[in-house]
Amino acid sequence: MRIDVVTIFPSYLQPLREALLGRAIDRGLLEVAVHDLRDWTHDVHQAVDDSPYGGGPGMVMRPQVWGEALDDVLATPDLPARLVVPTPAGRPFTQATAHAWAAEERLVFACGRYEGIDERVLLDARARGITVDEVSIGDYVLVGGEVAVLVMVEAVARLLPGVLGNPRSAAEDSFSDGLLEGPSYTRPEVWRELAVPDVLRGGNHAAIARWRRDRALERTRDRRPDLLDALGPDALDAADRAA
Ligand SMILES: Nc1cc(-c2ccc3ccn(Cc4ccccc4)c3c2)n[nH]1
Repeated sequence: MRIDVVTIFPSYLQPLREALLGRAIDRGLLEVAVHDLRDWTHDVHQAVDDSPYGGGPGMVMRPQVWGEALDDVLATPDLPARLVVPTPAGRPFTQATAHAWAAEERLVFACGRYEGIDERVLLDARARGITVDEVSIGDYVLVGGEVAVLVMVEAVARLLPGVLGNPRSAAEDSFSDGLLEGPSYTRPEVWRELAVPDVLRGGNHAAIARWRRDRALERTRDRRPDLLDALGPDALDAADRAA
């Protein structure tokens, strides 16, 4: 997968080159190119923003600069790209989104700042046949799109073959069965007088699976009842309902 990121703060994306994702890049499982939006300005001040029509607080990012940048970055007809624009006003980015995007050959992320990007940039891209996804990573307000891109790239990249050491992790992680993950434990058996649940130390794999499912259901009911409502009627069996 090829990922391009356009931003006025390229160094914000440096964490993508660390640790697991950095190793995936070194191994060629992922290609990440970060572009400085100011490279497409032509004035001495390298202006990327201007006052909003209609008044109001803050500034809006200028369409000319973004238009030229995306013309260049998206100019790969042989590699169809999806343009992703983080915004508080976007559709929710979910694990399902991450799975869908993991199948893409190329993702281009446009990181806005200030109050966002002039709407005509997105209209123009769509008019030219580019798929444009405006996405939110949660109901809270950030200062720019870069942190959202870090979140989304990590969520997508970990699903790519070979990136995670243990592929079962991605297959079995939270949300893969629609439930939250239950509690995890490791050595020592007792820590500060707190013991690991007996069932996990026995060898009964059926009992362990049941216990883990029960804890996941319990946690989901307590913290995210909306996820339970979203599960289909057949998602929970009798044992689940008894849990
Ligand atoms: N889930 C999520 C995404 C964002 C986000 C993404 C990109 C940008 C670009 C500028 N801002 C600041 C902004 C504040 C308020 C209204 C509009 C824009 C951004 C915020 N916040 N929260």
